Amino acid sequence: MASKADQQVDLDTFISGVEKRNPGQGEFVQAVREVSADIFPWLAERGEYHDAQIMRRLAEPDRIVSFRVCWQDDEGRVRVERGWRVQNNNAIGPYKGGLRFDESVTESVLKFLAFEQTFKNSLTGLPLGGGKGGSNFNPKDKSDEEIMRFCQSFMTELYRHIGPNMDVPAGDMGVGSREIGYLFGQYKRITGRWEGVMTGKAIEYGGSKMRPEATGYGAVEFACNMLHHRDDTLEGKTVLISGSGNVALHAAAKVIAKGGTVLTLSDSDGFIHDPDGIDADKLDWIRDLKLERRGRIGEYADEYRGASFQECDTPWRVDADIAMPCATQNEIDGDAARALLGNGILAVVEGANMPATAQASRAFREAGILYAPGKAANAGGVAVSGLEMSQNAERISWENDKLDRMLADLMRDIHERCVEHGADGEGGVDYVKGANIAGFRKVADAMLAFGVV
Ligand SMILES: NC(=O)C1=CN([C@@H]2O[C@H](COP(=O)(O)OP(=O)(O)OC[C@H]3O[C@@H](n4cnc5c(N)ncnc54)[C@H](O)[C@@H]3O)[C@@H](O)[C@H]2O)C=CC1
Ligand SMILES: O=C(O)CCC(=O)C(=O)O
Repeated sequence: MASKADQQVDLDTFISGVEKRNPGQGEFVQAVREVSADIFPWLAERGEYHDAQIMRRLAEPDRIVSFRVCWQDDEGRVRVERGWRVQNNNAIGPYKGGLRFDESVTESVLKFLAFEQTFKNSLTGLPLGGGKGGSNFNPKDKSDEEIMRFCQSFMTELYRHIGPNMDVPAGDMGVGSREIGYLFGQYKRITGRWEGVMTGKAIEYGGSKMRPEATGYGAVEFACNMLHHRDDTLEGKTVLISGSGNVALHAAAKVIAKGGTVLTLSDSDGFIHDPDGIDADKLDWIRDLKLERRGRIGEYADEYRGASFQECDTPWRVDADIAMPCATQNEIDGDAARALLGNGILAVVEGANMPATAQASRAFREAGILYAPGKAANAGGVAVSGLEMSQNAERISWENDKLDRMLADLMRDIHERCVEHGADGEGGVDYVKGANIAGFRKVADAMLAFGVV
């Protein structure tokens, strides 16, 4: 077995190779480094994975498709964006993962998301490989017609690369049920086939009940599992949530249902803080603001006296028991992590993908708080997408209560897998390490079985 010093040299050499092969792709290198730091020591006693270069292969996407997306705005001007699909690994099932439309999208962002998705999907226990895609198209301030034209143009290229047994995209930031409708409609129009090629569809045309809720609800379930493991509950706890999109709003609803108090929500303009708590009625108002009126979160402070809006700021300095970042990557930096720890935060539960910078993540792990990485905590969304694929394949539709139970079971199983590989033997659990190793093992064993491919 290699010494600790040799393992560190191996890891450093590996990461500098990743950096060289992926210049300027900071998010991707960050994600690979975080996973590898847990996997390399574990590989030390498992030479077969090392000899087969499994980590090196996982950090090299199977393929990346990049394409031009040309569309016309309402003034008739021709606009040109870039689209991508990153197919990271399909060892255990078809590539699976969302599409993101946001001006911040780059190849690096999509590569990190596809890499993370591979481990997340493995953790669910379902037969799902990892992929991600999207575009730097900015959907903010676009009319419905412009969104439709963009989605149709995007799918006119993407359709060649996807299929129900090949690659099954879904939504992510900027891609909700409206966009899935336009994308799926165009796939059907081009191919003439109705098939389960996308998830997150509306119920009327083959979507699964509970899919919109699954990521946010699942993250709160995961939080409850962690607290339960320490003989604690969510009831009476105060919770900071960032974002005000699909994940954030459903996480907030579930926190309220479990007896917690939601103090904050945010968008890219800033955050709102309501010391009285954002209750179910106020949350309905926000849902209408965001999903129907497509307004900005700051308007909440005009509607509800006692609440404040902090422009260009994040919620992490507000005193609370639990933090749930549900907006975007790297939204908690080292300073924000120190502020949370300084206020005695009990748990950080990631609804978003990689919302903590490397410094923040290290600070949470060193402090020994309950810290759930996105690949475990937000896996409920893709898990119910997996169930949507099963329902489509069988031409059936399951009811809410069955799916609710299945989601709770899936989240409990994911929690157990993290504990199995992350328990320190003294009552503590390193959930990041547990999720990385459990996610890696299943994919790695499948890759070993296939030989050198
Ligand atoms: N939708 C899903 O099922 C899943 C989503 N996720 C992750 O959860 C996160 C949120 O995704 P969704 O809720 O689906 O997207 P969404 O588009 O519905 O909402 C995103 C929210 O984040 C806010 N936001 C974006 N950039 C921001 C910034 N720089 N600062 C502050 N707020 C910002 C937006 O204003 C919006 O409220 C993403 O990291 C996504 O990858 C993870 C698993 C599944
Ligand atoms: O449901 C899916 O396939 C996508 C979910 C997703 O993009 C994610 O888990 O980050």
